[in-house]
Amino acid sequence: MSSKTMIEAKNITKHFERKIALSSLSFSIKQGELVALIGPSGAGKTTLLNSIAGLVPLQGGELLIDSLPLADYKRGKKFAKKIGVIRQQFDLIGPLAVIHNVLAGKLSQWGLIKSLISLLVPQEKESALTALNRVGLGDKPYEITATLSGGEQQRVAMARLMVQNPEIILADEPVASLDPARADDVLSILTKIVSEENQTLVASLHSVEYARKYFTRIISLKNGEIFFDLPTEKVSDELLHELYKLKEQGLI
Ligand SMILES: Nc1ncnc2c1ncn2[C@@H]1O[C@H](COP(=O)(O)OP(=O)(O)OP(=O)(O)O)[C@@H](O)[C@H]1O
Repeated sequence: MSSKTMIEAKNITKHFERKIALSSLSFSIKQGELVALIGPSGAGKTTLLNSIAGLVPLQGGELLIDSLPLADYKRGKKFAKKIGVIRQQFDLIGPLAVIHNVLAGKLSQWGLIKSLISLLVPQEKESALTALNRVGLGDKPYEITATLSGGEQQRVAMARLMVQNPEIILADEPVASLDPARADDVLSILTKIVSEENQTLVASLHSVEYARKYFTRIISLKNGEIFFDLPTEKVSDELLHELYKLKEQGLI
């Protein structure tokens, strides 16, 4: 693993009106790390991922992406090469053929004209076909995306991410809507590709089991604070029990 720091959070704080979603969090993540974000519902996982993606403004602290303040990145080409996002809802366009959704990974690099031409005659098809092969969908480039199963659609989203080829991948509950076999499959492909490309992955997960199986480090959040931040092998059942204990959340 390289020693390059890809994400550095220094005392980041986010409030929604009076509700504290992130309370002075600090951590740093190096290139090549596979980080699972876990914690009870409402702990701040999505808010943290959205903050790193530059989608929600912070009230305090600083976020450095590859040593540059997040605010220094303009939306567009340079940012798309740095950070890619994959979501539970896939964000795919259902009526389009699979190949067009995969090539959407290029949109921020292509100008408007090339993007429009590509809808008629797919441009740089090879990169899309290679990506589809890698996720096991090499035989489906021209199928209509909406007709694919949930697991297959999540693979299309992964192929799109491969075509975009960002250095950092943020995944918000990437397998929440899939059955266990499909979820296992998708996480295994995602973490394999990320490792092969020496990318950095931060994924929020509800399943501790998947966090332990596929990730090298686990950061747990509780009430907007870091509850523990440990290499996966150091995460004990006792800590997990404490993390998800309902009493401390005031729920029972
Ligand atoms: N747009 C918003 N407006 C107001 N409050 C919000 C908003 N987004 C999040 N919050 C609050 O911030 C806190 C953190 O929410 P967040 O969605 O980040 O948690 P989470 O850990 O991702 O939860 P889950 O596992 O249920 O998705 C919660 O109390 C939530 O109600």
